[in-house]
This record gives sequence, structure tokens and C-alpha cells, in this order.
Amino acid sequence: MFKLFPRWSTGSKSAAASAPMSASAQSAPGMRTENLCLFYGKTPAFRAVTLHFAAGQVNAIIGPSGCGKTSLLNCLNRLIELDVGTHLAGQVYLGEDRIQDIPLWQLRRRVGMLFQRPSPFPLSIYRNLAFPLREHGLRDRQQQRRQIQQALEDVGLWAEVKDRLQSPAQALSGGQQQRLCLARALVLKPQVLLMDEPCSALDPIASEVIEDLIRRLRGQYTIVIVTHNLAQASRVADRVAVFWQHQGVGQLIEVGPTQDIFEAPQHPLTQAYVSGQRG
Ligand SMILES: Nc1ncnc2c1ncn2[C@@H]1O[C@H](COP(=O)(O)OP(=O)(O)OP(=O)(O)O)[C@@H](O)[C@H]1O
Repeated sequence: MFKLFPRWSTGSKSAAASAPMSASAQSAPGMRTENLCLFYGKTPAFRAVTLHFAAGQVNAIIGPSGCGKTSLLNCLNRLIELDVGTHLAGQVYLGEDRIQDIPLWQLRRRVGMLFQRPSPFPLSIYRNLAFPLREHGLRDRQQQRRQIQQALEDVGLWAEVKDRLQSPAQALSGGQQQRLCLARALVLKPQVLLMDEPCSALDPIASEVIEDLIRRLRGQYTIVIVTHNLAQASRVADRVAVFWQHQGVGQLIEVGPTQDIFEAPQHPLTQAYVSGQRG
């Protein structure tokens, strides 16, 4: 039997079972980093990132390849710790709490993640969503069913799969699989959703469906999305952070409301990047 969340199981299972499953939309906290630096071994990936991800908003991270966008995203739920030899300095806060002080199982429940490639478990559609619920201590079958239906409805998948919930998830189309993965994150009722290039493996129509969902989820979750697609960032984001690599090290060069970043950027490199002259 494969073990899915080997590092999640630190902390108390009984506490997981008794913790409230839901966080109300209005209470979704923001996240922020304070002077965050990441090293892979001795090599710095990014340096001195102080950045606020506004509560309930869609926060995009853009910038050329290699400037540390994915690495930063992976710091926000401590996934980065799975990379041997990484070293972090500085702090990350979820609301007022330092993420290091939040039990890992709770952090992973509060901060969900959607990856670049759809990654359903080799299980049925239904069990893809039941599995994380059980892992997080929800064993009541009726409540599981309710939450699973709700999550599938939230991603617009319920009508498409309700008659084949026991079919293998991997038989779904790529776009459906990505929506299933989003439902798998939502079923745990997180407060924050991290998305790493969530449309890059999808065709334009499936991408549009995901973008629509991101817009619909705005307000209910704090969303942080890494994207190479500048048009997508301008369509979905409320705020945009621009990263750049300086002497091989990623840096935050500008952050602001989406319109300002695309129409009146302050930093010359942002101007060059959004106009397509650089990057
Ligand atoms: N596991 C790792 N071990 C060592 N170095 C890494 C690792 N992951 C990323 N890096 C390095 O860290 C830097 C930032 O990489 P990262 O993938 O975070 O950038 P990115 O902006 O997301 O790039 P892309 O847009 O191409 O995905 C790069 O120099 C990369 O080679």
C-alpha cells in the first residue's frame, strides 16, 4: 500500500480528527513572508523576500524562468523541506501564525496546493477525495459524501462524474483531472490555495475553465498562483509580484495591483518584462 503523505503524519491524529474541518470564506487569512531567503545547499535561490499575499485575493507571482517562483511557493506550505539540503532564513506567516509553529498536518490542510500537471491518485474519482478526508481524521461516511459532492460541485465536475464516481480518476481528461485535483484540495476546506502553473499542461479550453474557477474562488480563499502566462496573470490576479534573477539569485523587484503592474510598472525590468522586451 502506498503511503501518500509521509511527512503529514507528524502531529496528533486525534487532534486532527477533532479539529474543525471548515474555515469560513470570510476568515481566510492572508500570508506573508518576512525577509525570506532560500538556499539549495550553499547556493541561494532567492533572497530577502518580504511579500504580503492579500487575504481573499488572487496573488500572482510572475518572472522569468529560474527566478525562484516555484521555490517560493513551496516554502509557503513547507513542501520545500522535502528537498534535501535546503536551508531557509526569515519567516512565513499564515495570518498571525508563523508556519513553523503550526503542526504540519494542520498547515497542509489549511494551505492546499494544485500542481502544474494533474496528479490524481491511482484510485477512483470518489476515493481521490475520500482519501485526504480520512487522512485528516474525517471518518463519518455521510459527511464525507457531503463534502465530496460539494467539492465536485465547486469545481463544476459533479454533473460530469456523479454517475461514475467509482471509475478510475486517471481515465478523466486532463482538464477534468486538474479540476479533480482542485476538488481534492478544496475538500479539506483550506484557507489558502497555492497553484503552480495550473494551466500549463492543459489545452486552451480546459485552461479557460480553470481560470473561470480561479475567478469564482476569489474572496473565499487566499490564492497564490505562479504563472508564466502574463495574459493569464492580468486576467485572474488582483495583485502581482514580479521576480527577477540578479547575479543568479531571485529577488522581488515589484509588487502591486494588477493594473499598475501591467499599465504603469515602476521598475524598468517590470516594464521590459510585461512589454515582452525581456524574459
Ligand atoms: N531541488 C533543487 N535543488 C537545487 N536547485 C534547485 C532545486 N529546485 C530549484 N533549484 C534552483 O533554484 C532556482 C529557482 O528555481 P525555481 O524552479 O524556483 O524557479 P522558477 O522561477 O519557478 O523557474 P521556472 O519558471 O522555470 O519554473 C533555479 O536556479 C533552480 O535551478
